[in-house]
Amino acid sequence: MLALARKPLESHVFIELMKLCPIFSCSYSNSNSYAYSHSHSHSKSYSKDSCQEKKKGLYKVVMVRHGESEWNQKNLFCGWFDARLSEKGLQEACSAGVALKKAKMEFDVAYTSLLTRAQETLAAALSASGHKTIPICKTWRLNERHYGGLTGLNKAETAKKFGEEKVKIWRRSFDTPPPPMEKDHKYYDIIVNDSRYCDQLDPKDFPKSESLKLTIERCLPYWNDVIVPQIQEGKRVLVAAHGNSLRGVVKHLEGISDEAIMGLNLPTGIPFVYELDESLKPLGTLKFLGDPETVKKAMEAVANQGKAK
Ligand SMILES: O=C(OP(=O)(O)O)[C@H](O)COP(=O)(O)O
Repeated sequence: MLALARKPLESHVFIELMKLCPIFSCSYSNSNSYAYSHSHSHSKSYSKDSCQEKKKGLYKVVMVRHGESEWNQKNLFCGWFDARLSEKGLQEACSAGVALKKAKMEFDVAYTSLLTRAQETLAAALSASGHKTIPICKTWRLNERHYGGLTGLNKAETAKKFGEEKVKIWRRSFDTPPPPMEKDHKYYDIIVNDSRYCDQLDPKDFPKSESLKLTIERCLPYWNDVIVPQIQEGKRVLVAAHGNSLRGVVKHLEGISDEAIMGLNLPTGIPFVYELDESLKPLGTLKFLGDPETVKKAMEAVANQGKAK
């Protein structure tokens, strides 16, 4: 299950990085670390968590949702479709790297999904932070949730057609999966026949659509069996994955209820940190390495993607 890969950064990413990073200015500051509170509504979900600043965990783990993808930009349900990063997404990934460097974060190993947008984000962030080469483990278990029959549909148009409430249930309910992806779906063949899944995923286990619950059920075994032992060994771990696979990890770590997790919308390209005690329990909620207003706006923008326009 643990697939180690030390592939060089893809050439187009290098070229884009060279073009973008020197001119990219970053508003992130080490002192601007803000905590998400899931006990409040998402519009009031920020408070500077000064208590957390004082506590020190035995371990740290850092996670980041990939930068904006071309399909995020078009507001399409993406899931297992292998959309690339948009130009803005690549900038966000660079910015994530700058934030990691400013926070003096270093890593011994990184984990990512089999999807290009997460891998490109990881590569760009490590490169922009001037990080040395580290082992990168890629797994389908960190993939985004499979969005089933919604894959490729525009979220705002879907909200117009089916109603915002229905779309909110499909996007954010804990255990209601979207309609399945049938064989005649436009993207069925390209996803099911993608060779990257051959040696990791038994065809009988290939999802047709996933709720957050199902996503957690396939993500957590990897978290518990592969990532947790590395953290407990003292390895400094970076995870680059997706909005919903990471929401699953956050839910698990913080013990967030099925209802409260509906209010968590992770922004693209802004790393967040957990300090963990010896039993891997977080000392507090997630802390973003980002300017608080930027983080707040980015989270609200994700929540609003499902509104009819
Ligand atoms: O592919 C997706 O997530 P990703 O951009 O984090 O990979 C989804 O389209 C995110 O959509 P959502 O925020 O409506 O769950």
